Amino acid sequence: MEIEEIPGVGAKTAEALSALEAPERALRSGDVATIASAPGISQGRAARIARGAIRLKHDDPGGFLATDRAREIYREVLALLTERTVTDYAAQRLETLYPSPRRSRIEEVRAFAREAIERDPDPAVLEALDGVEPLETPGDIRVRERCLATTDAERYNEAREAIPELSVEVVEDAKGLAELARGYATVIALDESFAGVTVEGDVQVRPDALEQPAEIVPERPLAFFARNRDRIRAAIEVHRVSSLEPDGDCDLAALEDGLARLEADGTVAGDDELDRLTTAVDDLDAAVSTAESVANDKLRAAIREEDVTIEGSDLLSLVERGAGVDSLLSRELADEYAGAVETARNHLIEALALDAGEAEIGRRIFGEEPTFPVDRDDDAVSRLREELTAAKDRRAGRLKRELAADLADQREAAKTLVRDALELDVELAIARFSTAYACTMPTFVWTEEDAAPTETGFSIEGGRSPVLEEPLEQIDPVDYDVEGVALLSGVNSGGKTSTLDLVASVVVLAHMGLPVPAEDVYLRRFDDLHYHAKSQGTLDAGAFESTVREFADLAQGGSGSLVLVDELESITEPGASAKIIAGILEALAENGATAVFVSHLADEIREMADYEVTVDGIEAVGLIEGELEVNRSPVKNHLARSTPELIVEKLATDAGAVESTATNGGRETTTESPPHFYERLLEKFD
Ligand SMILES: Nc1ncnc2c1ncn2[C@@H]1O[C@H](COP(=O)(O)OP(=O)(O)OP(=O)(O)O)[C@@H](O)[C@H]1O
Repeated sequence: MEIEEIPGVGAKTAEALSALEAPERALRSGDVATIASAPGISQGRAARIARGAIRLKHDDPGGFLATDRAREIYREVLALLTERTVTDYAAQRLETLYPSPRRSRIEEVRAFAREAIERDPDPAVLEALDGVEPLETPGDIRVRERCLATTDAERYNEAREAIPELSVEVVEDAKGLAELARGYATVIALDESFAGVTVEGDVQVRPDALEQPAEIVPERPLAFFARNRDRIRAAIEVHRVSSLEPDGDCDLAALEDGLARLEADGTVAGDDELDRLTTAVDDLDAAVSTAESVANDKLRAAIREEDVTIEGSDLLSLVERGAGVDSLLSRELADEYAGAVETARNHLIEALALDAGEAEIGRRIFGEEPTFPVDRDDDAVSRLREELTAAKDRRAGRLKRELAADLADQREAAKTLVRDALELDVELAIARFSTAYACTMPTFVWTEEDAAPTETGFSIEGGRSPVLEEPLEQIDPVDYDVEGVALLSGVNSGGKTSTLDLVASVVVLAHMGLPVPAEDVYLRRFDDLHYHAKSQGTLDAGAFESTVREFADLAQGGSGSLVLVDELESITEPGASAKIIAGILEALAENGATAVFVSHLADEIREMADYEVTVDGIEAVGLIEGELEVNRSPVKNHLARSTPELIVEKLATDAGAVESTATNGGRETTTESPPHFYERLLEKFD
């Protein structure tokens, strides 16, 4: 697929899309989240691009939703699906489902939807899905304590490209390498020629380094897992609590274990030795100061307790030599000093939990030479710090390499795991919609795309309009089928508009490849849906002209159109309306389109039309306490009585009952009695 061939994608967007890791895959699978991660592409635009890619794949001319009301119905049913998703990803992915006139596209989604409606939306799965999000690529990482070194300019460029996380240095010789080793904890020499060279510091000769980036920069795979740790964990949980099977080579337990060893910042967690070394480095200064004061307190206390006796000649000689109190300490209080120093050393070793080798260096911080107060040796502190830091870096490096090796192989598996979990959310939304509206998969009566029009329009049994506000159990199921062109008559508020909405929703969902809110549905494949909502009031001359023009185009249109029109008569005076509607119906019938026109002028239109127009009717079966009781399913070939007619009929019946009582009472009337008046009105309806 050439990206630029996608409808609506220009050179600039194509360039943005090619920055993605796998643009073709994302476009083919309608992965809106990935498409939206391309620079400068919003989510809404990403959904449009994905739909464009699908259209290209199926050679779909687009434009199925030919009118505003048709588009509104699509948005409404789509919202019923998207509101049942847990993740944003699934909501965006559902946006790529649109009604298509192409059989291949409809069947592609139908295959997916058939499996989707079998899914069980267990609350535990929905809860686990809450934490799943598309994986992210971590931002640029820089590792500062390690560098690559080479003598070769070409390798230098290769290295910069292959391992951008490390700085790459050009060196002349082993001396240059040694210099680098002083500035970096680890130097990785890329040239074979350095093999066998002995340089002080951590210098590794790795001519294969560029092929093994995960070993050289374990931070790279670790950053990916650290960034996505919680999402992957949530996806693992989704697999655990749902019927989703992880990919064959994905070891959930190993992946989970690896993630448990990883901190959110990409460092390794749960290693006591690393923790010890990290704490020791961090606490070194504080521990030395405490040890120092512990020793001084002890020494001070010891001195205070002591009676120092010194012979006069000794004192004289000390004073003459200019010796200070330190000499006195070493002479007279050697044991106390040694005790204090020992306390300081032990405190330090214990506080920092130093091992034997480190303790050896640690002891030198407090020397044998008596001083008061006891003083640290700063050089020894630095040496201990270097030792601890080097040990910490070595350990962290090793652990990172080990963990990276464990996790690096699971990267693809983790991606699949997350993708499958997100797709499950899409499927569950469809399953939940299907259950909420008691849906069924519709049956398409396919014809070859260019073959003669089929007789079948649509046939709905037990349909419940999903765009009605009422809760499902309060909606009366509607049966309705139409072949060719029909007029739909009926009482006020009988449900004519709702029937058109039902037909439109069913047809839109069916052409999206999705289940429909009915017990059983047969339909042909339509090329487009023209749904015209009732216009508000009479149109002025200009608006009337443009509406008639719109219908002129439609009347010339193909046999594949489904035309739904609600009370077109309100656009102008009743007499003129009937004539215009009759003309439109004739043209549509000739073209073989499928159409339903809701009208209160069915009788008049029928009279005007040159052919036998089918008139279906939504009937009131009676008036109960002033309320119409309606049979919501249109009766085929039956002009429904209007509401005024029903009311007059009721008045006539009621009055008839009153009159007979009155006559029995023996009273005489001179004026025309109500029953006669109502009957007179009633006769006008015949
Ligand atoms: N199948 C149904 N089940 C239950 N209630 C329904 C059904 N269809 C319609 N209704 C109710 O009847 C009301 C009127 O429906 P609708 O607007 O479709 O009637 P209408 O025949 O188009 O009316 P009008 O003649 O005024 O244009 C709806 O708002 C809804 O409350």
